[in-house]
Formats: sequence, C-alpha cells, structure tokens
Amino acid sequence: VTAEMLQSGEWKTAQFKKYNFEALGVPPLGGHLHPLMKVREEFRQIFLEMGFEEMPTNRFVESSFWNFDALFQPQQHPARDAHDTFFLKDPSTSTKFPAGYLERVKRVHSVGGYGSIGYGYDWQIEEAEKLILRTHTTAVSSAMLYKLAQQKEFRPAKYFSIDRVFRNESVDATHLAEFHQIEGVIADKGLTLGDLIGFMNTFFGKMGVKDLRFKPAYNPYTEPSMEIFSYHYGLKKWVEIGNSGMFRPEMLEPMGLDPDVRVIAWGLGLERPTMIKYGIDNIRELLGHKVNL
Ligand SMILES: COC[C@@H]1[C@H](c2ccc(C#Cc3ccccc3)cc2)[C@@H]2CN(C(=O)Nc3ccc(OC4CC4)cc3)C[C@@H](O)[C@@H](O)CN12
Repeated sequence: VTAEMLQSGEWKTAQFKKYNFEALGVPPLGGHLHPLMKVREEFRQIFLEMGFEEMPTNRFVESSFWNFDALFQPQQHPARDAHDTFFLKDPSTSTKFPAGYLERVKRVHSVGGYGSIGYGYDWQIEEAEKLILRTHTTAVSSAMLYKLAQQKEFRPAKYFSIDRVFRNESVDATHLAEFHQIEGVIADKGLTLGDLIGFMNTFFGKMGVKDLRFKPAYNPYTEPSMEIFSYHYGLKKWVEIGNSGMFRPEMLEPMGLDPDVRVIAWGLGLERPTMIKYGIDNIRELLGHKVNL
C-alpha cells in the first residue's frame, strides 16, 4: 500500500496476495566487539584474576602537574613541548593541587631532597598548571599512589589501567596520535627488581609469551628502567613488548609514602598485540578505512 493508493482510494479495489504469517523476518545483523575491545577485555581479565584494581581513567584531560611534574619529569623535558603533547586552549589551566604536595614537588625538582640532588632549575607553577591530553596513563597511576599515601596505615596495592593516551606525533602505518596504553602498578614494602622481572614472566606468560629478555632503558620516573623483549618465532626476531621500572623516590616520597615502600610498574600498548593476534598489518585497518591519515 502506498501513500498515492491511499489518497486516490485505489486501495479499495486493489488485489493483495494473502499475508504469509509464517514468513521469516530478515535476520537482524548481530553486533560484534571491536578487536581492540576484545583484546582489552582479555588483558582486563588477566589483571582482575591477579587481584588488580582498575584505575579511573575516564578523563582524557590532565594537568601537566599530574602527567609530568608528579612523575619527576623535568619541565624542560622534550616530551613536554607542543611537538609531543596536545595542550588545551580553553580552559588552558587547572590551579587546584594539594598545596603541601605541590611545594614538595617544586622542591624535589629544583633543589632535590630525599637523597636526590634534583634537577637544579627554577620550577614554574605555570608550567604545571597547563592542561593537556594525557600522554600516558601513568598520570593516573601517580594520582592513585598519592591517594594511597594519604591513608593513615600503608597497605600494599595493585592497580591497572587500559585506556587511550594522546601524543602529538607524526602518524604512519603503525603509529597514530593516539593509542591505548596498558599499565600495571604494584606498591609494597621491600619489592625488588627481581620481583618486577618475575612478575613480568608471570604476566606475559598468561598470554603465552615466554622467555622474556630485559634491556636497561631510561624513563624520567623510573630507576632502574627496563625494556621488555620477547622472541617472535614468526618474524624470527626479538620484538619489544613493553617497558617497565621502579618508580623513583623523587616521585614517591614527596607524595608521603614511606621510604621503604617500593612501587614496580610496567606498560605496553594494546594496538600491537591486537594487530598481531588478528593479523592486521596496517593500523588504519584497526580504526576503519574512513580514517584518512
Ligand atoms: C610511544 O609508543 C608507546 C607504545 C606502547 C607503550 C610503550 C611503553 C609503555 C609504558 C610504560 C611504563 C613504564 C614504566 C612504568 C609505567 C609505565 C606503554 C605503552 C608500545 C609498547 N610496545 C608494545 O606494546 N609491543 C607489543 C606488546 C605486546 C605484544 O604481543 C603481546 C604479548 C602478546 C607485541 C608487541 C612496543 C612497541 O609496539 C612500541 O613501538 C609502541 N609502544
């Protein structure tokens, strides 16, 4: 029946075939999770079954204070300039920080403390107030550790996060201006580098990745730091699968954590394992053909 038939009255004399009530409707297309979200869920289950608590990473905008200064990353570090970081225009700053903590961060950057000589530069609050798109989820890890340090009684903690991070980098077939970072953090008294190495073997072992190798590396916020490698039998070569380290005292003690509290942490990306698992060799396929990069 059409609108014309109704208007003209033709519907009164039209011959219609018998309605077949047995006819099957068109089967609705089933939805499906995006490959990145399927792999995210696999990692989340591994963390949850190992007793980790998920961190609140549902805010992409971060202050430079929590993303860099709290992590003892100096204000003149190249990662903090507009070539690598997305700065917000409006609002451009946040000014709410815990006063005492901010003073201790300022001091440890400029004159040192807690056994450190610091960086010896004139730390500027204006730099710390700048709002950015977080460049790593470690910004949330620092806020969680600060909160842990405010507890009256220290208790060990295991946190994880899997969420988007943003870097103002040139994009190519395997790098985008944004990607997903997977991060794990374990805080306890007396943890050692051996515990970190052992835990990496256990964690990656749950994904069938064995025989890890660790290479000394540098991060502003961890000392020692190690890149993590695994032998890829398909590619017949060692591939980097993540980065790790022990958060520095210059990061932990200004928060108020006791000097004997050690925090081991590690991170990896979500895109690479997803592309390997699903045999995707161009990151554009991961984000749909519409993404003109
Ligand atoms: C700017 O790029 C950063 C991203 C991403 C990354 C790197 C470091 C961290 C970190 C950290 C960290 C360190 C110390 C303390 C806290 C966090 C997080 C993500 C991956 C890290 N990478 C990466 O994921 N590679 C990877 C991971 C897993 C994998 O297969 C699965 C095991 C089965 C295969 C490959 C290495 C490279 O892909 C690298 O080119 C891209 N990296």
